[in-house]
Amino acid sequence: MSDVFERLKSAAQEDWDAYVNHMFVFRMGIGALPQAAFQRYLVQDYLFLIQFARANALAIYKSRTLADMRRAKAALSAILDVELNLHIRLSERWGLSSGDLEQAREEPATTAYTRFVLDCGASGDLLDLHTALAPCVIGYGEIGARLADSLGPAHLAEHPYREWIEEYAGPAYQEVAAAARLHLNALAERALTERRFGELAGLFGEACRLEADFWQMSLTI
Ligand SMILES: Cc1ncc(C[n+]2csc(CCO)c2C)c(N)n1
Repeated sequence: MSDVFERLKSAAQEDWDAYVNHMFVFRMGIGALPQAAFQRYLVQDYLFLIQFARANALAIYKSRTLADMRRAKAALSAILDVELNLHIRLSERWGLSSGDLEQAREEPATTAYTRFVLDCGASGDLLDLHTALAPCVIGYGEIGARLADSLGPAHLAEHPYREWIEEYAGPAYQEVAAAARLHLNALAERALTERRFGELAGLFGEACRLEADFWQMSLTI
């Protein structure tokens, strides 16, 4: 069976490229992203991740097998116990507590993206939901690995966004992204028909556009 993630990416190639090669990513990579833009991004990303935790809780509810439930539970724990901590750790340096982050107001781009994903899960099945989640989970793996490779260890050591890049380029997160890809393939083997592929590619492309809007929001607020 072909890799459904590669097929989705090819079907939405322009949207994918605009997401992973966004100006925000480029500027972060060369260390030229203003700190204010990164702070705005991180505050909104904290709110984003809270909603993504809910999307994974919804995936538990939508699961028909224990294996699917356990995967969603692991993703939920990764967000609540690991990823949010990166945001808290970085924000504390700027004098923001986790309470301040939670109280921040959601920007429309954050609301648009998270509610889109939640609605894919609410109105569809587990394959719809994981297709909508795939650009986020797998895309950050690709972005992190590419930035780390282009910098190399010497440049990374001094980089202003080192922790962010290392989090997503590191083996633990690369493993999460690879597992998400395998899981999407397994779900597709069970539930994908050729007729349905076009619909899923539409969800995937929309998620990529909402990711690009999220970067753009952080650059332009
Ligand atoms: C806008 C935005 N898109 C993607 C991610 C990456 N991401 C979302 S949930 C999650 C945990 C997966 O287990 C990861 C890595 C992000 N943080 N913010």
